[in-house]
Amino acid sequence: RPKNFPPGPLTLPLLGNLLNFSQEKPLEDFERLRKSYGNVYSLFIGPRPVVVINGLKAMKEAMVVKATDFAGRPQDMFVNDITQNKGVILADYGLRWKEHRRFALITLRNFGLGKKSMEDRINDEIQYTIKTLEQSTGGTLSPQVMFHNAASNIICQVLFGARFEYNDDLIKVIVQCFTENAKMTNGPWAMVYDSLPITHSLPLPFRNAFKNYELVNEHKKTRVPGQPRDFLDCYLDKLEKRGNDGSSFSEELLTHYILDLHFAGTDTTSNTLLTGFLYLMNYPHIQERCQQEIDQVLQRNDRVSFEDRHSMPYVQAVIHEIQRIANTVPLSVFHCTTKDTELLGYSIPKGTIIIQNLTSVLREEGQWKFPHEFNPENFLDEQGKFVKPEAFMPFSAGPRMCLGEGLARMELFLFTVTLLKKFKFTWPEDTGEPDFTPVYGVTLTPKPYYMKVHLRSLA
Ligand code: HEM
Repeated sequence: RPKNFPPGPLTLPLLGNLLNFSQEKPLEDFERLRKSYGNVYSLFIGPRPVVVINGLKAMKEAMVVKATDFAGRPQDMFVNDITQNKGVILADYGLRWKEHRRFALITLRNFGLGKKSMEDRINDEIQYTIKTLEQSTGGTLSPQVMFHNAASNIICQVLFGARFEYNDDLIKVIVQCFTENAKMTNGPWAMVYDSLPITHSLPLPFRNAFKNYELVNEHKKTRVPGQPRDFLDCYLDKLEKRGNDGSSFSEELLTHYILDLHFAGTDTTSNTLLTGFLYLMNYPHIQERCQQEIDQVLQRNDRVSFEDRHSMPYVQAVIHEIQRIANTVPLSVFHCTTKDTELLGYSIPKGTIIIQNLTSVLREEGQWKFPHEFNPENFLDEQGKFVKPEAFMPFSAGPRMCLGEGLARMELFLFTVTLLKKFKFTWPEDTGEPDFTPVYGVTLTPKPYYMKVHLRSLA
């Protein structure tokens, strides 16, 4: 370890700390190491030094106060290889990342991120979800494909103006590919890949992640320059206008950029919704209290608006508590230091991989009234008003924080409220006890489950 580097467990030559982590429950290993070495500790992925940041104080200091020092992304790792070093999520801190992030924020806003038109798109998609649920009323349904495809459709509409039926074979394969990659990319197989370059060409499970998809060419055939229908058209217009201004936009990056946004906008929102409905079914008193508030505010109106959240403090608290407990992106996306820096008295050289343990903040004792239980009181004050503690960081913080936060929050609210207004969901007793332990990956996924669907007017 370099001088004054954060402490950490003993490392092995070549393997680094690979053997400190279990396949199924690495988050428990991260927590165990935090208890032994404190909120800022170090590890090695093969020969590469890593600093793990835990708890609100250290997280804020790194991501907000020293924002640019910690805003890089590691390069030459498994995840970079599968995305061929293109795209925006894994772009290192620099011109390409800045330009593409700015472009995404502006374009998503123009296409309605935070505005009515985006709300309409989400509400339109919800109608398909309702149809699927109606077909199952009185019976049971496995909601995995439905929620994954609904989230995928919303971002697909924005990106390339298309939606797919929930049983469409192409989208099933793509979403399945996302789910598998999300399990692989920060799991132990990725660590094997990053620690032992000799394994790269071996037929190990990580080979499955090197698949891709192509939607751009088809789209190009039908576009009218200057009349963008969607995100993809906006990018193609930008390319035509760009000239020789030295900007980083290129057609080569486009497929990966779209893929990045499609992936980031699908697996996250859908797994949060899946976790939400798993808990709502198993905490019926919380589900009922939400329904009371929804009925009171909406009365006979079936169309929910994002503005309604201001009149629904309890529902807001429940959705935030779902996000806290779902802990959908538990280790964020790995960062990297952009220069030699310091954190809480430790020295961290440029190029050190940074793992933000968001789990440690979302469950931190002292920051939450009930850190270890599902309890909406975590977001309510004594008067029953909605409050958002600083430690609520499921989207991370600082310059790299999630750029889809606005879209995600709107989706979570509109889906939860619309579905709870129309249906009551119960846990099918004949499927045994619920298992709340998620499956680990870049995104945490609830184990597949069934829900019993009742029309509320008949419930
Ligand atoms: C509940 C839903 C979501 C959660 C919990 C979530 C969480 C996160 C987290 C933790 C990061 C890493 C931030 C960091 O490295 O500091 C991230 C990055 C990102 N997210 Fe999300 N996200 C969600 C939905 C979305 C959606 C709907 C989009 C689609 C537009 C999206 C697009 C992105 C992108 C592009 C990045 C990379 C940002 C960058 O590197 O500058 N996310 N997200």
